[in-house]
Formats: sequence, structure tokens, C-alpha cells
Amino acid sequence: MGADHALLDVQGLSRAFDSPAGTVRAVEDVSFTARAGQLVCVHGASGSGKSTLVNLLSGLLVPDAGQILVDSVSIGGATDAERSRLRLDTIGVVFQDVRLIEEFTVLENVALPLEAKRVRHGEAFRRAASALDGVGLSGVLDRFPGTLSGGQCQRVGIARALVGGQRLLLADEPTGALDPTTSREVFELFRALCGDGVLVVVCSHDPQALEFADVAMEMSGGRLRIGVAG
Ligand SMILES: Nc1ncnc2c1ncn2[C@@H]1O[C@H](COP(=O)(O)OP(=O)(O)OP(=O)(O)O)[C@@H](O)[C@H]1O
Repeated sequence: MGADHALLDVQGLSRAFDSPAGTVRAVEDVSFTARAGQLVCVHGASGSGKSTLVNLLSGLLVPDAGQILVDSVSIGGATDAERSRLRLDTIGVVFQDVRLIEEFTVLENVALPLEAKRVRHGEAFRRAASALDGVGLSGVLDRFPGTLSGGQCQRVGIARALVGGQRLLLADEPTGALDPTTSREVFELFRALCGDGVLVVVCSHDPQALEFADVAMEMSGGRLRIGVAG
């Protein structure tokens, strides 16, 4: 595959929900492609469909129509087990709420997805330490999540999302609980990850996200408008 090969290829993606007020078209006929090393920002008002888009792209939600190819593999055609495997190997996801296990150390939290892949204990810890080094947290491996700042917790979540060697990182409001300075540091980290060849797709209200994006997309009423950031 050439360098211009789309790591993410989304075509005609739609998902509606039934509600007492009628059908809500949360994501409607969304198409775009993105390459490894890009930072793509999807912004839009509350209720515009950003979280539904992330849930579709990560395979957590099944579309009504359309196709998602991640590195040429169709998520739509995958079984539940195959979609879980894709999240362990190819697609990392982070949310505003990091949900670390409080009883586990930082290192143990990040090693956990590798244990699910049956990677041997020592190797899982070695890779987890390397992932934590990659997000600037090599000094807190033995700490417990309750002793970390919000920004550090989000970094642990990012290390955990990428510890399996995932090349696509989906982030749903990753800085929603952080102050502007800490948010900026998270976006700087996303940029550094892009430099390592990760494709980062950030859905965010945060206007700072646009400063860091290669591609900016605006979501409104489930539809996507694509522009070039900068
Ligand atoms: N499970 C569901 N059942 C019914 N309606 C839903 C469901 N999930 C989302 N919706 C509706 O779909 C629309 C898009 O919601 P979504 O959460 O994707 O938007 P959002 O842009 O992420 O908003 P926010 O920034 O507030 O999280 C909204 O009208 C929402 O109420």
C-alpha cells in the first residue's frame, strides 16, 4: 500500500434512533477518508451526532447503512468478536471519562488490554511501560489513578488505547473535563502521535482542537461538512 492509502474510509454512513418525539437521524450519509499521520477534528454543537459517529467508527454501534473500512478491513462485515479484536489491534478509543481501574497501578491499567490478548505478563508490562513513556508518563508507573491529575489520567487512557499498536485513535471529547492549559497539552500529544504515524480523529467542542487539526469537519444535524484546517 502507498503512503496515500486511506487508513480510514467512510462511505454513506447513517444511523437513526427511535425516540418518543420521532426518528432522530443522528448520523446521516457521512463520507470521508483520512490517512495515517493526520489529525482530524470533528466539531459541532451538542446533539449534532459526534458521539454516535465515534461509536460507529469504533464498531461499538452498528450502522443502518454505509461502510467503514479501517486499513481496508470492513467493520460492517465483522462479527462482534472480530470487532472486539479490531479494538485490541487497530482502533484505540478514548472518552472524556477515562475510567481507569482505581485498584490497579498505572502500569497495570495500561497492560490490561494486552492481557486480554494473552500477551505474557512480562512482555505486557514491558509494552505498557513503553506506551506510558510515549505519552510522557514514565515517572508514574507505580502510582494509583486516584493520585494523578486529570491530564495525567487522560494520558494514561491514551497509552492504554494505543498499547496494542493501534494506528487509529478515536477521541470523544477528550478534553471535556480539563482546563485550557492541560487540554492544550493533550492536543500537543495527539500531534506528536500523528508524527509517529497514528491517525487521530478527535470529536470535540473545544475550539483549541481546530488549531491542531490538519482537517476540520463540522457536524450539524448528523451531516458532515469537510474543510481544511489552519
Ligand atoms: N441511544 C440513543 N437513543 C435515542 N437517541 C439517541 C441515542 N444516542 C444518540 N441519540 C440522539 O442522536 C443525536 C446525536 O447524539 P450524539 O450523542 O451523537 O451527539 P453529540 O454531538 O455527541 O452530542 P454531545 O456533544 O452532547 O455528546 C441526539 O439528538 C441524541 O439525542
